[in-house]
Amino acid sequence: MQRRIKRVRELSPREAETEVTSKQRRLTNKVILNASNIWNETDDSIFGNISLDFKENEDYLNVNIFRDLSSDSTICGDNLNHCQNEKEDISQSQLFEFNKTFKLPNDFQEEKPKDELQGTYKFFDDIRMDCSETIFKDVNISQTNVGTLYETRGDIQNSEDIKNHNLQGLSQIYWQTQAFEEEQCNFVSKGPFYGLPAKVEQLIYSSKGIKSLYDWQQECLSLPAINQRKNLIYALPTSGGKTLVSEILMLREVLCRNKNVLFVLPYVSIVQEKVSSMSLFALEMDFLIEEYTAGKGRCPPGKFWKRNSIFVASIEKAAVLFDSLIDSKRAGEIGMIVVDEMHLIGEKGRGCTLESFLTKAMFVNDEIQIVGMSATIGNLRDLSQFLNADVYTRNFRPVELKEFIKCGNDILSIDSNNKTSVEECFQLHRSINFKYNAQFQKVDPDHIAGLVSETAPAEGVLIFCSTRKNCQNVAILLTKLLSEQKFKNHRSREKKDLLDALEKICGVIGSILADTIPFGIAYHHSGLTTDERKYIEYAYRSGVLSVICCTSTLAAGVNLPAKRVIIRAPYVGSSFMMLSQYKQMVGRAGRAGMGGSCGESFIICSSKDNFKVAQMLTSPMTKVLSSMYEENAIGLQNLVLSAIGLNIAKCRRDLVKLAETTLLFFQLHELGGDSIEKTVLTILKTMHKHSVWEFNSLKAGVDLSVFSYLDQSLNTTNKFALCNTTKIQLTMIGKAAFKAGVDFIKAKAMAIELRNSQKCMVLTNYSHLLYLVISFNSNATGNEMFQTNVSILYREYFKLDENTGYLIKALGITEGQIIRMVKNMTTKGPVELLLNRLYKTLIITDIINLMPIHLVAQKYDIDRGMIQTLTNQCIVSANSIVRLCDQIEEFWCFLSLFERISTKLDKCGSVELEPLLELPAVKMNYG
Ligand SMILES: Nc1ncnc2c1ncn2[C@@H]1O[C@H](COP(=O)(O)OP(=O)(O)OP(=O)(O)O)[C@@H](O)[C@H]1O
Repeated sequence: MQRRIKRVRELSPREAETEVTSKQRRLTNKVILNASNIWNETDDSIFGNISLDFKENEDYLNVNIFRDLSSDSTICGDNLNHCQNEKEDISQSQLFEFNKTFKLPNDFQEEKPKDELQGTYKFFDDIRMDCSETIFKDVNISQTNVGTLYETRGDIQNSEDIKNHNLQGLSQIYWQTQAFEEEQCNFVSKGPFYGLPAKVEQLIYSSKGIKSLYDWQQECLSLPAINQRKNLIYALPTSGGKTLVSEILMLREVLCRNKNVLFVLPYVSIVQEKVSSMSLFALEMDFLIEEYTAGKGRCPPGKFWKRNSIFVASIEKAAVLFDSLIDSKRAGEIGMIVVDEMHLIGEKGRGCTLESFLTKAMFVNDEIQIVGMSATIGNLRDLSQFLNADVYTRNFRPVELKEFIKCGNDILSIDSNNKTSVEECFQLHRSINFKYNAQFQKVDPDHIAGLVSETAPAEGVLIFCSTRKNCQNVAILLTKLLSEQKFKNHRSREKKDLLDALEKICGVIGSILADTIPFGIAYHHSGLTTDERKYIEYAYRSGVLSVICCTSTLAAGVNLPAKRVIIRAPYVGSSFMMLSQYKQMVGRAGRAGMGGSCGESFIICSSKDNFKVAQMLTSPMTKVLSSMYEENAIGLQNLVLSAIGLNIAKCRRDLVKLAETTLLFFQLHELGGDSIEKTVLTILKTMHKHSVWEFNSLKAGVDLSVFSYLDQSLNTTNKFALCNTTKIQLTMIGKAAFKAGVDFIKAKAMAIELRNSQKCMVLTNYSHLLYLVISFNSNATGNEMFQTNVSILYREYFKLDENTGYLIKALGITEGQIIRMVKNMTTKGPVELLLNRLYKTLIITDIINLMPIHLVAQKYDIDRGMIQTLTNQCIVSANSIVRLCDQIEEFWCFLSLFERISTKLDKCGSVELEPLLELPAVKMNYG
């Protein structure tokens, strides 16, 4: 039976005091006992270890105990910290017990002979704890497995580079006022397959077409972190089979522990793919699988007493869902959070969302097990510290991948493993001779068609291009160069069916796809609608299409395997490619289940980029850095806002402690930041200046240092002190920002916009309301997403109906300004923002008025996919405005208006479908 220490309750003040007395005594003992191993005298082996970091003056006590991994009689394992630096902390304590096998001595006194401390065990001073070898041995991970590494959080904490950090940072605040006791943490076993019924094993094997788990998958499922329900990050190259391990863990959580699981994935397309692939398990094993993406998924979720759920969510929706659970005091319903593509935590924007969501999850419920997966992280240890997680890495790929770089006519093989010089990494493999005539050579100097025809149409080829336009151009180019007979004849009937299906479902086929599909070639990027992309993916998977020209998004966003991957140029957009992006792309080649032949990748590189590509390929893996500190720490600011709003932080000290659990905390120094205390204080000052929070008691004293900026506006008697424990709460605008899920600057700007429009609201059609919805997402000039086509806006302006004319008047746009715009062929000028927003308003008005997407796309000369994205963004914005208005009394009249807009857009303006969408089973999905 596995045991662990479990937090059971908050200590009563009295208990805390008693406990503190003994702890204070210990703390004043002035004993410095750095680390010890527990020595078993009987067979002379180390079977676990305890580290006591206990330093004079620093008042720091850190206890690490590792489970005895080699015997059945386990020592409870966990990591307890107590950090005492402020006077106020003395009133807080923790009560923890250890199991019978091993008891922590009550008194650590220097005078006592060390071997008297424990009956059968000795403590050896001055042996710096280094348990990696022991752990290796005990979990039976063969040292000869090249590339395997398992590090517990304890190892990482004690490793050299961590020692240089401020150790106090490692203390976990949620342990400090809690009592702990041992728990039988593991689940009720329901069968032989990692505790799951044999039926699950059969379903996995039959649905995935596999015969057994890989060695590493078995090893990973038996790690101490899994057995003890500790957090775990596991990293393997792409295509290593990571998803299956997480699926087994999720099924176990739902079926054996009767808890819900939150499965976080980076793209809506992947969420939908996962929901559909796991539905079979949900049906057979009687649990629920629910999609949480932009418009889908109820927050908080409905309660199903008999069945548990796996919530499969995009990053943004997972954050909203978890906030709603905290808000309704139901965070305990989640037993496990699984995060795929963990490295995205370093991405701008949604990286912050992921980081604050995980921070809050750890903060409010330390019982939740967090499992992170990734292929590409250069600094896993930072993430391990952040998540308090063990780390498992393994250099495993079921199918060999041969990587090449193409420079001119030469193809060099790449082998960057353990190579020190560029010469060693690149070896000439072959020179190509595709028999191009002069014309071919001119239009295709990089020999893309030659590389494609070596593989396709028999096997799949993915061509990664740096821009969307380039995807289309390459697809067209290939139709001009590839052999018509060979490519057109391959599965020609199915290709015709595909064209018919695209026309029926999407209303129209784009002229490029109409030309390329007969060759088995398609392009794939966000300019296509979701339906178009789905059809193309399906046709490629089933071999009807053999070439897809795509942007880098496809590498992470869609699970499409290929025999050969061609990287058209080492750029993503206009930026030079990073190693992690390169690995994601080439990782699509040679996936398991593709007949076992190896995969190949070619990166095409011009002579000007040769050196940079070589540097990129031999550089260390890209580091993941917190983006919470960017743009004046807006990410951390939003975390502070939501923590006060959710009532999980009531005072400045709580906020500092919360901030100390972020990834940012461990990287603040590297990111050039101030101390976390100062950063939080600066944020609080700014927020107070904007009236985002207030004291929830007027008894607060005076502290000139904290709010000295008030000097001019208020006399000193009106100043408040923000002591560590002064209670604070959100003001009305603070609550509005928090509920709307935006930063307070945006919430304030929106409130001004709504206030102004309230005076002259045009309600004769939807256009004014839609204009406000567009404003919600607008940047300073209103040209986010796409540029306004000046000629089209000019044309449409003179066709506007009377009702929309009222909006133009209300906005104050004059005919003279429109004429000036078309004369200068730009919207730039004093009314730039209004014109750009107006353009989008006209587009979305057509959508709400039921004009088919492809006609709107034609009318405004914009990709269909863009219009779909704009519509989805408007649904999210309309919902946010509803929540914002709900908090501000003066906006009462807007509530039902924006609710209506959101519903109409959500149903794509299709009023006839409304009664159908009200059916309970259908409604459930719309939340
Ligand atoms: N034990 C196994 N035996 C055979 N095939 C397997 C096994 N486990 C997983 N696979 C298959 O390997 C392929 C890749 O697996 P998966 O998508 O889980 O990899 P991954 O490590 O998550 O890759 P990525 O990082 O690219 O998402 C899938 O088709 C999956 O069904």
